[in-house]
Amino acid sequence: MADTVDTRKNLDKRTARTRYADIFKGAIAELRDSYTQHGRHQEAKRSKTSHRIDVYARVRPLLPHEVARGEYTTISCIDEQTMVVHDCMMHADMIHKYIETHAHTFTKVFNEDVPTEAVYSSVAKPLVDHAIAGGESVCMMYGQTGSGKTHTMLGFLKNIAADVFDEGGSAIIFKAVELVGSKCVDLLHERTKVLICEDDKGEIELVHSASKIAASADDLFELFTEATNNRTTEATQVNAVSSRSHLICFLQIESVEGSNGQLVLLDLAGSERKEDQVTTDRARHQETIETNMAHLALKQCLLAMSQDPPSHIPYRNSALTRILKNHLWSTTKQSRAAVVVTASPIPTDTEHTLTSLIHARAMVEAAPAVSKTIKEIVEGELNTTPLFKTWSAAQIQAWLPSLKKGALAKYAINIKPAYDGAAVLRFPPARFRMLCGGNAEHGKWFSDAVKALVAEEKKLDAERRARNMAMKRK
Ligand SMILES: Nc1ncnc2c1ncn2[C@@H]1O[C@H](COP(=O)(O)OP(=O)(O)OP(=O)(O)O)[C@@H](O)[C@H]1O
Repeated sequence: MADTVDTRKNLDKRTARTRYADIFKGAIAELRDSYTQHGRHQEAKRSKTSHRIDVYARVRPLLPHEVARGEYTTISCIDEQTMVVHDCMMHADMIHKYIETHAHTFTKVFNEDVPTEAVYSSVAKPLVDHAIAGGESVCMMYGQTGSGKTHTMLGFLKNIAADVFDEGGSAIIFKAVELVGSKCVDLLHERTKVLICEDDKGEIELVHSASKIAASADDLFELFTEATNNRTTEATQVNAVSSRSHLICFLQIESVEGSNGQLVLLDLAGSERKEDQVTTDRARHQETIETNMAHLALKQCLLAMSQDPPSHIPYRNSALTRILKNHLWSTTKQSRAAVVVTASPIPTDTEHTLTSLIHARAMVEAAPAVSKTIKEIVEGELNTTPLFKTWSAAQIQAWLPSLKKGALAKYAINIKPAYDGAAVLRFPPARFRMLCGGNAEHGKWFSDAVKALVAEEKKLDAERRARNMAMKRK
């Protein structure tokens, strides 16, 4: 029998999150507002960041195709160190909804507005300086497929090149290999098979891999592009061009003073679930298993390294950790490392985002604590009407004719695409007059109407909060 009561339909989590997008978005906006008002998530515990490896988290912006299919942002960075994920859920009755908010602490978090240059300055610049001074540095990108690992790494590379050549580097000796399971190939030399060998002193050598010299930022960028173009990719349901391999780039920095430190950039394969793969053949499943085993081995080694004093590092457990041995656990040079976990903000990816964040923290904390809070959604109490500050220019154009019996309709044409709600709120009276063709009276009507609307929004918000508080007390 057809199900006629739509609200009781059994929906999977992801469909429910999209179907009730407005309700969840409204509730997330309220949660964010309350964090801003209270400074931070009440339950979130600030990590002591005493580990030897820094772990950073970056959330990427929504992509145009995600906006088009009704996705929204379910991640908030509520202070410098805390990233919260809003898991939008339905109760078993398939009517009532709630949000479980998970708070994770990192060395530093970056929201979707933070440009790559700023992320680079916090995360990679200290590693680059360490390598320029002759040390060993490793920067690792970890996260779900399509969450922005390669994007971030590419941005880092552009900045690294500029810094190295500005700060006395005379050349970068560049090498790039790809690792799928235990199979290693050279990405700059026709995918020649590379052997990972260990000498009697325990030093790892990549036999049959060769380097190329970059004498300028452009050279380095070209070499990196060549390497990424030769990388194994495949389409997954979450990323049209998904990296199915680990990409390891070695940048040996030759300084004029003669020191030669090294920076290793590691773009880890996306650790997507089996169901994300378009191809479901056994070879691909085997690759996924091997990818996950390499992630596990890396986690075990980094965790061992983070102990004070460091415990035995089981680097022989995977090809990946063997390759990293000289760099992360160098016996001759000082090592520094950072992990960047990238997160996709969309509700469809919530489960995987939560897994990535916890795994990234588990690289340096034996048992990472996650604080969770639950917000029950009372639909009548939610404000699902967008606030003026979030309006687009088109929404303002559509609103003008409703003011002063249509007297302001003719000025809609003066609202340029950049004049969205946030911009209009900052306009001085003279700007409103200009928008109304120099008519001072109409300019004042327009400005007063904006003020009245915002005042009404604030009043409604205060009333709603008071009602919510009263309900909670009951
Ligand atoms: N911070 C960002 N700002 C703008 N766009 C971004 C950002 N991060 C990622 N993107 C875009 O998101 C898409 C997926 O990013 P990217 O390919 O870097 O993901 P990935 O994690 O490397 O995926 P995979 O593991 O499948 O290779 C790309 O189109 C990229 O340009």
